Amino acid sequence: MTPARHLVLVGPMGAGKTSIGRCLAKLFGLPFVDSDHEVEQRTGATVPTIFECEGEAGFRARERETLATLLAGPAAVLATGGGAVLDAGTRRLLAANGFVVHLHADVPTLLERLARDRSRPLLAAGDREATLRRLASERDPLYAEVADLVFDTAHLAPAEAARQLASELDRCWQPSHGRPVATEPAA
Ligand SMILES: Nc1ncnc2c1ncn2[C@@H]1O[C@H](COP(=O)(O)OP(=O)(O)OP(=O)(O)O)[C@@H](O)[C@H]1O
Ligand SMILES: O=C(O)C1=C[C@@H](O)[C@@H](O)[C@H](O)C1
Ligand SMILES: [Mg+2]
Repeated sequence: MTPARHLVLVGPMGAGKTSIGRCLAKLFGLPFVDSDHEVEQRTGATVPTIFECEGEAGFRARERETLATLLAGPAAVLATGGGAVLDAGTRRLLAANGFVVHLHADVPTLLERLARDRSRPLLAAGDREATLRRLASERDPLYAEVADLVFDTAHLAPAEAARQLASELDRCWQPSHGRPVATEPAA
């Protein structure tokens, strides 16, 4: 059993960090926090607008500060942004303060899930498949560096993925507040 304050989800865009994370938080009776959403709240601007005004570097700085604050806060299921692991300091913080799950899905699955998405600036221009493949080759080693567990989300709807992941987590992770809710999601 690994006690860790936060349950942290890392992985590529479309892996399901936000959708599965929300279900998982209900199963574990923990608050759900989404890093992209928190950055938007703190900035008062959407992720695409931050990229447009401050570039990716500006977004990464905001993401780094936001994650550091969230990781110092109350225990939660924490969905990170797909590129959060790019920062070495963030990787150290994630590994030190959370049980980290790498949510994985193959590129064709990610492409299909994100086909209608217009909110991810890195996919706004160019060949989406090539971009997702390049990001995977750059980032997969970083996800592997921080991950305590890898979970494949392809072929599973978010609620089912959350149920199966929760039952795997029961064998290897203990929330610091105990596990008050069984494997059925709250209504
Ligand atoms: N397991 C799944 N099965 C089917 N569709 C899914 C699954 N997980 C996520 N999706 C769909 O894929 C899209 C992206 O999912 P989500 O926002 O959870 O990804 P994410 O990992 O949080 O991505 P990002 O890094 O960009 O925040 C959503 O439309 C969601 O409904
Ligand atoms: O993979 C990425 O770099 C990103 C993923 C999203 O979660 C957002 O953080 C943003 O669109 C960048
Ligand atoms: Mg997300």
